[in-house]
Amino acid sequence: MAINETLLVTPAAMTRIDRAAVDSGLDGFALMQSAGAHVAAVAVSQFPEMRRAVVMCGPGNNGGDGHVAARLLGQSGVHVVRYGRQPGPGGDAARAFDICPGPLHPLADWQPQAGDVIIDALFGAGLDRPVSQEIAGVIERAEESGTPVIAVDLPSGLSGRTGVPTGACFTARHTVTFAALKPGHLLMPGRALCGQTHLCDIGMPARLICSDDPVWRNHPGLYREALPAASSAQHKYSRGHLVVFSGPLISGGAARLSAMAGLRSGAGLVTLATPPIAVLLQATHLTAIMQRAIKDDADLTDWLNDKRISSFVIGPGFGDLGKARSFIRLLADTGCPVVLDADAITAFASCSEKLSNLFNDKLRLVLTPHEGEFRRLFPDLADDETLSKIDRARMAAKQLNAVIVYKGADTVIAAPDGRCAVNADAPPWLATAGSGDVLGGLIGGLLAQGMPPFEAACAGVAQHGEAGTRAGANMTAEDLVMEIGKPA
Ligand SMILES: NC(=O)C1=CN([C@@H]2O[C@H](COP(=O)(O)OP(=O)(O)OC[C@H]3O[C@@H](n4cnc5c(N)ncnc54)[C@H](OP(=O)(O)O)[C@@H]3O)[C@@H](O)[C@H]2O)[C@@H](O)CC1
Ligand SMILES: Nc1ncnc2c1ncn2[C@@H]1O[C@H](COP(=O)(O)OP(=O)(O)O)[C@@H](O)[C@H]1O
Ligand SMILES: [K+]
Repeated sequence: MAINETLLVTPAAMTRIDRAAVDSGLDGFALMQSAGAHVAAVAVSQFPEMRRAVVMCGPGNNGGDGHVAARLLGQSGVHVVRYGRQPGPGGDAARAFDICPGPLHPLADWQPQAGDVIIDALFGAGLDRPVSQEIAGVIERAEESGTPVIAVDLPSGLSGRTGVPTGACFTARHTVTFAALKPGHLLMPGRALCGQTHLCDIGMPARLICSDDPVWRNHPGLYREALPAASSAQHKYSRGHLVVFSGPLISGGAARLSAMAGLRSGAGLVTLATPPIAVLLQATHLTAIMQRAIKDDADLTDWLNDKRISSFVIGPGFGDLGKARSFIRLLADTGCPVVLDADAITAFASCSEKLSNLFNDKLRLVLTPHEGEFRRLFPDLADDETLSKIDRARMAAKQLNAVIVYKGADTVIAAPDGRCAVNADAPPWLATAGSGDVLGGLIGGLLAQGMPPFEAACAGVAQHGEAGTRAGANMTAEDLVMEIGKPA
């Protein structure tokens, strides 16, 4: 009996798990009873002031969970009214319906009353199309009346695969789900529509909660063993040398943030590669960060003969897209890991194939696009509404032979071999100018210390979120940098 807190299971995979459980002799009805009991428990604990539990039941097993919850709530003295459609005969849902006393009213009859709490058991994993007009009307009435909603498994209307509603969708205060989260619980806007998600153990055996194409919630197990270890045998060069490219006078702050983040990540030294015109200005702001004046391809080619450079970050505040492209070509020849952010991503807008040709030797390229930058590089993937953010990141990673860090409140990290993690623990105040520059530098610093790209990206995204949490609301990107590397 277990829950899996880190594996994300698509609705289709959950259906297979469900079937495997029953095939292996487990009692499906017992699982449903347990699911319904968890829903009832969340209802009474979260809404002690509830006057009426309005249980809305659909035709499938999600509805079955609702009938179980309705029966248990009734037995515990809560006033229960049930709406919805009777399940077809023979299955577990029909059994749950049969033993739940009281009438089942047509859904459209529900009129909101003060003290109502809706238990939304209309559709869960089985949702495969937009909800009907009738249900859309009920959802609208719930929203207008401000009636709180507890969703069973998923808010009805939300795709558990993509995290995007198929049409009208409940906005839940709480969502009670079972055995493992689905991508839709973490991907936006799904995470917001779920409210607080409760992952409950309904007795599914741990050995069955698995996937042959796993997507993970970002967690230390994905990168812990690859984290750089401090050793007294080290000197600064053996801790890694990160190079960050600075833009011109007006936009040098972005690269400074990246450089500082790289240094705080533990890299032994960080050098800002600065256009000559900006060297003096940068020098007035830098202390531990070193500088090297780099004017053009010739300067850079000359410097790249220094084999004591471990990784590069280019893009934050860089400005000149043509120069970015030619510098990146030179960086590709070094064999070192490279992080492309901001302008370095935009530099390959609509010509991403040029990039894929540069880094096809081994996995050493990391891209950190936000939504807009992703769209610039992969307009076809961004416009394909059948794809989830996970699908998009994975396909982009494959196309470029790169780790893609597709940023946002639901940052997706994908590798070309299919490894994939969703980070959902970062605080919303990371949405501040310069915070992405910090992330790029942090990942670059971890790469400089020898972490492999996927692990560096997962660790960087996690540490970025943790630093943001420590920095607190209204932090600036400067505050964020100063929290990197501090104990949790
Ligand atoms: N996984 C587990 O371990 C456990 C899972 N459990 C529970 O089972 C749930 C999954 O059950 P499920 O497979 O029966 O699917 P469910 O969501 O009830 O919907 C299917 C029905 O809806 C219909 N339908 C679909 N979309 C529609 C629409 N837009 N508008 C109208 N109709 C629509 C579709 O009908 P059809 O396409 O045939 O017309 C079908 O009849 C899961 O979410 C969890 O709560 C627990 O009991 C404990 C163990
Ligand atoms: N609502 C949010 N919740 C959590 N993290 C967020 C949210 N919005 C943005 N972020 C994170 O903040 C960073 C912003 O990066 P980016 O958009 O590149 O900003 P900038 O270019 O100003 O540095 C990314 O790491 C992104 O994942
Ligand atoms: K539901």
